[in-house]
Amino acid sequence: MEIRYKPEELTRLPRSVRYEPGRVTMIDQTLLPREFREIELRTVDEVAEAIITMKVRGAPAIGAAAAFGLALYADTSNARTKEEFMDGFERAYERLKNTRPTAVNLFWALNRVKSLVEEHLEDPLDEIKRLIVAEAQKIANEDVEANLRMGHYGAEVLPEGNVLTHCNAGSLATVQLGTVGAVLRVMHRDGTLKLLWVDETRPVLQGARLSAWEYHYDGIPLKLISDNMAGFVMQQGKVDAIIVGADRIVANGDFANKIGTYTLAVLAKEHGIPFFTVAPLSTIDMSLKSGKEIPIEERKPEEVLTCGGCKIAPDVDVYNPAFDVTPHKYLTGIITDQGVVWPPFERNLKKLFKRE
Ligand SMILES: CSC[C@@H](O)[C@@H](O)C(=O)COP(=O)(O)O
Repeated sequence: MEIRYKPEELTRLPRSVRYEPGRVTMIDQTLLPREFREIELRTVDEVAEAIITMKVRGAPAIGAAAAFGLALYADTSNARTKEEFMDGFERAYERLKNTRPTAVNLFWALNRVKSLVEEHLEDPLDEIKRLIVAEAQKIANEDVEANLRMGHYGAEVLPEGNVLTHCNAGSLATVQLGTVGAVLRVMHRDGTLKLLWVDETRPVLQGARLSAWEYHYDGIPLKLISDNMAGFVMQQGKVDAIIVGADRIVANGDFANKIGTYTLAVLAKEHGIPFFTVAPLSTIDMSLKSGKEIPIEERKPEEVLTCGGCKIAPDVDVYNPAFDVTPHKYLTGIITDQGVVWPPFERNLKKLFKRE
């Protein structure tokens, strides 16, 4: 596969999260589409709160933000001994780890930095601090490179025509470009994306607020629909392929993604529409055998009881799972930064990780 476009040829958006000494800068995604504002965070607690409240969200963006949280700790800690520094590091790691449970990129990024620290415990403290910051920057840079590769791999296998997506797996959900976002952007540049159908994605409206905003911003032709319209649009023959992101793909190919993904996958099968997920290897958790083992985050009732800040229901009991699990039998293929994985997923994912 040949990389034909640079990131700046595919999007006008800046990186959604970045790090300079002593501060994490991120686009506050809770304010979109009303306002585009970048906020600066200066403590680990602020970064953890930003992840919990979804100022930053999307699996790879959460991973990068958490790694930057550790970089922030390294740059701002005034521990006088290595022991004191490591105690604080452990607290920062735990605080960031206990923010959101489903997207495995969070744990992957935190553990990547932690393992590096553990390998260098004999080094001088300043060197350990330097390594933490450098590793966090590397995680973010690699995310953009991975997205660029996925974009080109995906554009090779998606049919020309109309594509439907759910939630936001775009630039905002990653460091830049997106997973799904990169595929759509490359297709758009190639002229093979005719129309993008965007599901609004209740209850938090990542489709309407974020995907519609960022793809429109980059000039991609789209139509927004409410979630309950997707089946009818498919039945009318107006969808040629569906692509969604993933928060965790497990060893047999089952995957967790934004609530509503499973419904789309079943409908896609009924209508013979190819259904892909797009994710970097950092989203694949080979330690879990089946999707049943993935922890699913439940969020507060207010998200369902309100819409755009307005109360839309009486104070009744609510069930609010943030993700669902799609069994691999509904998947056509998994587009990764190392190529497209086809069925049988269990065997081919294993092969992919052996090759790594
Ligand atoms: C490239 S992002 C992939 C997934 O993280 C995305 O599809 C998703 O489900 C995001 O959920 P969110 O709750 O908005 O963090």
